[in-house]
Amino acid sequence: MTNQNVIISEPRSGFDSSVLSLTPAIPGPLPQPGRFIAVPAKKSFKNIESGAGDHAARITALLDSMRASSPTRRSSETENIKSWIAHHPSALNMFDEIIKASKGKQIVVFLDYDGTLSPIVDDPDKAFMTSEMREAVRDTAKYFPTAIVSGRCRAKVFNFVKLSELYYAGSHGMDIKAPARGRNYRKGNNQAVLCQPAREYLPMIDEVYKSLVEKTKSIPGAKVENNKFCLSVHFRRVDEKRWTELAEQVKLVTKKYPRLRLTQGRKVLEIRPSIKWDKGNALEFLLESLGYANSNDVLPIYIGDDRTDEDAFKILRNRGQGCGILVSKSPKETNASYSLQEPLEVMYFLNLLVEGKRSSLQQRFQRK
Ligand SMILES: O=P(O)(O)OC[C@H]1O[C@H](O[C@H]2O[C@H](CO)[C@@H](O)[C@H](O)[C@H]2O)[C@H](O)[C@@H](O)[C@@H]1O
Repeated sequence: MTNQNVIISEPRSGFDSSVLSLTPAIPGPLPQPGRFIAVPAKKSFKNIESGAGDHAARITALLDSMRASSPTRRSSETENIKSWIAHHPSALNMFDEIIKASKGKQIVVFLDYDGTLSPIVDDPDKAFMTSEMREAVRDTAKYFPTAIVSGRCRAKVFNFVKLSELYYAGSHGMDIKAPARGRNYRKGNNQAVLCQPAREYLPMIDEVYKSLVEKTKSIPGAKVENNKFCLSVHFRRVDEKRWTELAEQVKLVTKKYPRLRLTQGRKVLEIRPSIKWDKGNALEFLLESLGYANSNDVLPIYIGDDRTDEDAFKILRNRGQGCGILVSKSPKETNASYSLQEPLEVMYFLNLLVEGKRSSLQQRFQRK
């Protein structure tokens, strides 16, 4: 992992304009700190749990909230989309502004996996990234410290990404590892694990995993994924008529474990230790490890598509620093400042970062 303090300040050259024209130009100023749409408080499962209403109403609210994480677009939404885009402009269109904001700062790149580097697919075991995307991430890590921050367990996400030069924060940031040759690598320790704040939960998580597999096996399409420090119960391939039944089974099992909490993602319910540790903490931990704890010399760029990524967007907003980019084709409540529509656009954005850096280095070299 390289961590050079090279500044991208020169105008871009050698950029492929066809890349930029893929997204319609959206006029509008760079979002300023505090220029966020006021959003109603999110309904987490916890809110739903503690709210008034009977058991059935709570399950319905939970499922509605999960559906909203993976919406289908209706034509009446077009106006909403325009207004949303005006507040969360495309990071491709705003690329020059982002680079301007990085002047004198070290860019650090944080990437979610599912829905960001790989498209959402029905079978979670087949969420492969393209080799072009892998190249883009590899190139990015040559010039900027780069971390993958995923809900998946670290080993699984590594098997998809296959790049040893990156930082990995698996299980929603509860399992962080530096690259083998990173600056945090301790001699003689092949593992180089940096942070596992929920180790004591491992036996409990295993127990709940077995129980969930047993209780959900009669529901066709249901899948329980063991992500080491957390679990995912997948609804995507379950007939919607049976979602309530599945959610009830999950609830039945987890209510015996008050030290665990439920959150929801894209057609998935996630069971996690109730410790205060999420992707936002992982982002802060990694910045600190890189020497940027309370520094103004850094521009973190975080790209993600899921509700769990909001914890990281929120940290950037609170720091008044960095650049949160939500990957979404539909308007969503978000703390991110910018948007990209799909993984392909994420790849274009990473390629632009790399191109910008290369041309800036080239110009420096030519001036010498
Ligand atoms: O933080 P992430 O890297 O985005 O991981 C979040 C969850 O992603 C995966 O599930 C999602 O993607 C699947 C494959 O495209 C899709 O089938 C599923 O419906 C999505 O929810 C992963 O399988 C989960 O374990 C992660 O927690």
